[in-house]
Amino acid sequence: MSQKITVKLNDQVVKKTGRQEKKRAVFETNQLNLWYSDTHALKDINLSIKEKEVTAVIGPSGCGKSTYIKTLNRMVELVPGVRTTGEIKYKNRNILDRNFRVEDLRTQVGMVFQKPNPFPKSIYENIAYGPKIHGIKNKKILDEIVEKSLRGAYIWDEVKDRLNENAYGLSGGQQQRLCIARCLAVEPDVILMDEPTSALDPKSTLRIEELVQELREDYSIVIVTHNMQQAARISDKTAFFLNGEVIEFDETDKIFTNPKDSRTEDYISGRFG
Ligand SMILES: Nc1ncnc2c1ncn2[C@@H]1O[C@H](COP(=O)(O)OP(=O)(O)OP(=O)(O)O)[C@@H](O)[C@H]1O
Repeated sequence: MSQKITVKLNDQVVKKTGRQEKKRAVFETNQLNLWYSDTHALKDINLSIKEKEVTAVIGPSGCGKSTYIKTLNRMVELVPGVRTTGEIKYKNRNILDRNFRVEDLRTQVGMVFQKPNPFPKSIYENIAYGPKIHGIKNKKILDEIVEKSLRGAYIWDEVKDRLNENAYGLSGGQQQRLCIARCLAVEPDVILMDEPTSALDPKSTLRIEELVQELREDYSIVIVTHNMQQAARISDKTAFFLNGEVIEFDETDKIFTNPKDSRTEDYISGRFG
């Protein structure tokens, strides 16, 4: 059955190392359920997100992908009427516990959105903003953070001579890498990406995919994507969601070459979704 499924991998961006060492979980999701008022959007989710891996979340529209990653930094709480049961352990503490300070969580867990959303400020200020909020005032230290973060997001060479220009003057792909740099500036542990390339052209998409490959050396990344080839190219693990449930979660290679569930096979081979 699985021989029919061929997802072409792009050798240029695949840097999967096949490392087999045992990794710790950054997030352990246990029996998570979530309701938006009467809509049961997440059903008995159990997922273990490992450190320094890229975990892709795939599935058809409305299956709960965004909702799931927005629970990982508790952004979903901003929606009135949201209710959850179960737990999400981040480093052995349940982040859904009211005593868990959401500010601490969001320092550790950064997020990049579908549409690049730089602040209407200079390129420099976009990056320095977070560290300043965290109390760093020394100009030399801020300069160093700005350079390191922009280098980390592979945009330094393109912007180093225009740091004081407004970030809105950058292209969409550059803005998205700037937003990733802004995330790196506060030294997170995990980066959540909600369809980060869906608003970008193919060249900018490739740059972001290459960047994700580099970032996985130092960060744990969870990425929602509608792009099956992207999930196959850049992720170590893939979770397939359907109607609020995780149907299958496994090594990406297994999901795309030998899925266990026929619904996964139907989805990745384009029969629905
Ligand atoms: N703010 C909200 N209020 C009420 N219901 C919501 C809200 N956001 C999402 N939902 C519902 O929760 C379910 C899951 O939505 P979610 O946005 O997580 O899906 P998704 O898989 O990310 O979809 P897409 O691929 O279209 O972005 C859907 O039924 C959706 O209508």
